[in-house]
Amino acid sequence: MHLSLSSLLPSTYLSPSTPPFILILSKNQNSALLFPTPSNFYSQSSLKYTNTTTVSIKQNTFELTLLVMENLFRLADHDEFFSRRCVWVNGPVIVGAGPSGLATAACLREQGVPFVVLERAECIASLWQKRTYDRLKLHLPKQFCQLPKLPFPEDFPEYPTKRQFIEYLESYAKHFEINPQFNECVQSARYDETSGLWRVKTVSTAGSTRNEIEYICRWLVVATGENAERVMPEIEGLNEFCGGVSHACEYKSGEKFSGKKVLVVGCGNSGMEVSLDLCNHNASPSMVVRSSVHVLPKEVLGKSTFELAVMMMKWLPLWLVDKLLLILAWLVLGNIEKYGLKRPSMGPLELKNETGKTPVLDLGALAKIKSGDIKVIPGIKRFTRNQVELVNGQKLDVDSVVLATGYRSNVPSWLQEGELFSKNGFPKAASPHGWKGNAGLYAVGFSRRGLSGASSDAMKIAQDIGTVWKAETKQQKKRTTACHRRCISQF
Ligand SMILES: NC(=O)C1=CN([C@@H]2O[C@H](COP(=O)(O)OP(=O)(O)OC[C@H]3O[C@@H](n4cnc5c(N)ncnc54)[C@H](OP(=O)(O)O)[C@@H]3O)[C@@H](O)[C@H]2O)C=CC1
Ligand SMILES: O=C(O)C(=O)Cc1c[nH]c2ccccc12
Repeated sequence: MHLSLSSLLPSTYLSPSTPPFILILSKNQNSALLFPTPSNFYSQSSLKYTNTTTVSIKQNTFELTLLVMENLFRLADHDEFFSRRCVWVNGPVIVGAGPSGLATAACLREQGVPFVVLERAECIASLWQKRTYDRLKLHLPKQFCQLPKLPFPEDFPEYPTKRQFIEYLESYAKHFEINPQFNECVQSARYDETSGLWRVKTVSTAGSTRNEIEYICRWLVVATGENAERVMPEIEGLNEFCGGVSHACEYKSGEKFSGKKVLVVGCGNSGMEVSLDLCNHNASPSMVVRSSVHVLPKEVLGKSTFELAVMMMKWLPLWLVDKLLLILAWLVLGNIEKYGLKRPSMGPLELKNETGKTPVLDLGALAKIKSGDIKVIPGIKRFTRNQVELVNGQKLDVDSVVLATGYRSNVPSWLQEGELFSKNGFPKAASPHGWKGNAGLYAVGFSRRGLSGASSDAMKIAQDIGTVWKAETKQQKKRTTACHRRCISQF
C-alpha cells in the first residue's frame, strides 16, 4: 500500500494501540530524528501524552513530538531498524554535493522545498577540489558551465580556472544556504514498497567515530556524477612495475616528474593535458593511444568550437554538423592520423551521444606531438620491472606511469534499483529522458552533456518535486488542525 506524505504528517496523530515513536524535528523542519520509544517508556502510566514540546540539544532547539506513524512503523520490520539512528527527511534526499547536487538543491530552495544533501567527502565538489590537476580550466566557455539562478561573476574570464570555478560553487552553496552533511557516505538506498518511502543508509565518519544513519524520505535525487570513481585498468605485470604508478586524479603538476620518462595511459582530455603539462615541466611523456580519438581545435577564428557546434545543431542535422566539425578540424589541425592519432569512424558528436566518449579539445598537446616532445605509442601488452612492452612488440624504458584511463559512475554499488539506472551506472534512457524514474527517484548530471546538462536536469527535477510538495503541504496544513483536535479529544 502506498501512503502519501500527507498521511505521514501531521506528527500529532496519537493512538494508544500502536507503539509510539519519538520524532525530533529540527527547527527548520528540514529533517527529524526518529526513535522508537522503549516499551517501558510507553507503559509508564504517569506519562502524559503531549503533542509537542520544545527541547534544546547542543544549543539547537528542537520540537519534541510524541507520535504514532503507522506506516513508518511498518518500516520497523527488522531488529536492525532499531539499532541505527533514523532521520526522517521532510523533502528529498540528494546524494552528492557536486555541481549537480548543488544545482538541484538551489532550485529546490527557490521552490521552498526543504532537502538534505549527503556528501561522502568533507567538502563540496570534491572531484574539482581534490582530484584535478593544477592547470585545469573549464574547456567550454563560461556561458555553458554556469548553474541555474546565479551567473558567474562578470569579471570571470571566458574559460574560468579551476580555482575560480570552485570559488563560484562555494558562493553558490552559500547563496542558496546549502549545507551538505559532509563525511557521510551512502551505503545503500532502496525503495520500501510497504511504506512508499526511500530508505537511505549511510556511514558517517566525522571525527573518529563511525555512525550508521538511516534517512527516510519520499524523494531520492542521485547526483553522484559520471566521474564518481577512477577506472583502474588491469594490465599484465603492472603490479611488478617498480616505478611510480598513479591515476590522473592524483596528478597535480609535472614538477615532480622533471627529467623522467613518463608513460601516460589514455588520450582523453586528461591524458592529453597531463602529457602537455609533463612536457612543460621537462619530463618526456609517451602517450598510449590504443584505439582512436577525435581531436578538435578549442577555437576556430576566435570562436569556441563547442559554441559553433551548438549553433550549427540549431539548423543542421547531427551528421552534417559532424562533417563540418571534421572539416574545420582538418583545416586548423591538419591530418592528425600520421601522428598515430586515428579518428573513430563515427563523427565526434554522434560518438559522444552514442558512447559518451568526449572529443578532445586541443590545448597545445597536438603541437607537442607534432614536434615529437610527446610520443604517441600503441596499446600496452605488459609491464616488466622497469619497462613497458607494447602490442607491436616494442619495449620502452619507463620511470613512472600515469593512468589517464577515465572514470565511472558508482550508482550500482549503492542504489538497489533496476528501472531508471542500467548496470553501467547511467540512466537507461538517453538524454533528455533519463532524469526521472519511478516512486520519487531522480538522476541529475548523467546526461553526458557536461554542466549545462546537469543544470537542465536540476531545474526539471526541482519543478517536478516542487509541484507535488506544494500540493501536499497545503493539504497537510488543513489536516494538521483536524488531527490535532482529534488527539486532544482522545486523551
Ligand atoms: N577541462 C575540462 O573540461 C576537462 C574535462 N575532462 C572530462 O572528464 C571526463 C574524463 O576524461 P578522461 O579522464 O580523459 O577519461 P576518458 O574516459 O575520456 O578517457 C580515457 C582514456 O583512457 C583510455 N584507456 C582506458 N583504459 C585503457 C587501457 N587499458 N589501455 C590504454 N588506454 C586505455 C581510453 O581509451 P579508449 O578510448 O580506447 O577506451 C581513453 O583514451 C571526460 O568527459 C572529459 O571530457 C577531462 C579533463 C579536462
Ligand atoms: O567533458 C565532458 O564530459 C563534457 O561533457 C563537456 C564537453 C567537453 N567537450 C565537449 C565536446 C562535446 C560535448 C561535450 C563536451
